Amino acid sequence: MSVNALNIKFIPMLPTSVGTLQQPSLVIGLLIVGLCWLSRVYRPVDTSRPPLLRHWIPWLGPAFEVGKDPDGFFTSTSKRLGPIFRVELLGQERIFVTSPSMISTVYRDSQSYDFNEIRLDIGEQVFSISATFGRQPYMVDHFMPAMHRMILPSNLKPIITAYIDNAYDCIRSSAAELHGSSVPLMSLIIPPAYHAAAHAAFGPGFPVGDSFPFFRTFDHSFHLLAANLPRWLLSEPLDAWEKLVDVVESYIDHMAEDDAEEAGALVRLTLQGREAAEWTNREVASLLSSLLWALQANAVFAAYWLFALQLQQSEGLAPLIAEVDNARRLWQDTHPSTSLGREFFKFLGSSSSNALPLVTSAIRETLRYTSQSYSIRRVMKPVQLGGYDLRVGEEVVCATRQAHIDDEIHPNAAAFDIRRYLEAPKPIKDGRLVANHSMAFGGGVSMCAGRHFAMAELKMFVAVMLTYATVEADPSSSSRPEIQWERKQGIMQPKGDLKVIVRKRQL
Ligand code: HEM
Repeated sequence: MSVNALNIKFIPMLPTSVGTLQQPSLVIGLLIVGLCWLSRVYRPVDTSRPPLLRHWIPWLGPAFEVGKDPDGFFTSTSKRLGPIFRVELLGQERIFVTSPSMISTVYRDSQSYDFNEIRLDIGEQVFSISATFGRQPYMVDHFMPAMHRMILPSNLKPIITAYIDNAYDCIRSSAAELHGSSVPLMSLIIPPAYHAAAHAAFGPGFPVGDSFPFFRTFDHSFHLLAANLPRWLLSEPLDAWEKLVDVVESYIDHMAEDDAEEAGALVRLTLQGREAAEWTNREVASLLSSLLWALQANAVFAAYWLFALQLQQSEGLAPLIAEVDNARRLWQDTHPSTSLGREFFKFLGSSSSNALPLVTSAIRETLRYTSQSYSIRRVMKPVQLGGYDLRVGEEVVCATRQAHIDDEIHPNAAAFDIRRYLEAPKPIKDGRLVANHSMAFGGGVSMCAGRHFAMAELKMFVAVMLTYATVEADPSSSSRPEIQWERKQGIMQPKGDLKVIVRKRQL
């Protein structure tokens, strides 16, 4: 067979794309793409800078891995590159910090690592609250400090009392309604938890039921909004957000002067901004909606997981029920003329956290186990971290969960153990005490402002639920919830659910 004959037969058998290689513009195009890829994957190493994660699919690869298995990604990358490294995520380079000691350095140095501009960016990107509004002197000097003060432990009593009143009604009516039935655990926990907190903070007249579906749709896509994806991809959550603000605005529009007195503390505080800084009702409503999100987005799922995870342990809820029952009996012995009701829970809510040590430990364990909190900071001046140079304008992300899943810090970290926090952990790592071993609420200047309320409301929720309902895993259903890791901040949401049999308790 002649060479010519070979050529003739060979060329038509090649894929058409190879045939087109003869077009010079395509060859040049492919060459440029190839060179770009090579230059990204094999960038020269600058040892003064935090090591850069090189992924064979630049831009998208790390984002995909973080979304799929964040624990695996951060553990293996920390092992390979150390506790500080750079990653290019969806076109934006960020510096991740995974060791508690380095995270603590970032938290302590708020001059070099700023949060304020990040807070304004999130306000604009996620909650459609303009940075101009966020920078107003009234907002910075009055509203924010007053809001933080309002939820300090010493000032919590009115909001906790309101929470107990609402949780008491919502949980008892939910237990009565579901008595004897097998239901998804979500339907037992989420609606009463959401109702009780919304009424406590926004007042008894707040249209909780109208707000809930819009909150859920918005919350479901929160991570996509935070990732700053193009707006046209996010029409559903953005539309839900506008509708949530509409609900809150209509509540304020129709609030008479006298009602404002009745409205929850957070509402009264934002209404002061209307008087003092001429905020419009829309601005007040947007601000309140962002607070409604912060109030609900994590706490209701923490309540869910505590029940879901403990029901999957062989001992079930029994030790927690025993503790709450014991506290009730002690209270009844010392208050023989008061019938069991709200007063008991107000007593529990007012005493020190020692009142229900196992329940408190179970809440802390739930937060450790199911949270994934990232604190973001912007570098304000050239600074060194872990021996590497950081540049002005770079973003540092504290990946707090790595401390939660480290066996040296939390022995047998993969196990859910409600007794883990009965004694204050004092873990030692690399010869040093790890004070920030549990960071579900973040830390430093951006640490969750609502953490004291969150701990108190969760304790009350568990105590009321265990007093008035029995909750058992339905043996006829094998479905179990999984942690949905795609949601990247705070308490994770469940994928799937657990079926439970609910009964009103006969006390
Ligand atoms: C289990 C429940 C909760 C968890 C796990 C949680 C977690 C968080 C996290 C991780 C942050 C960001 C921290 C950082 O960037 O370092 C945060 C911020 C915040 N949280 Fe919570 N939170 C919870 C409940 C609440 C509640 C009930 C409220 C309201 C009363 C609340 C109000 C806030 C506010 C206002 C901020 C913003 C703080 C700032 O910008 O300075 N949170 N929370």
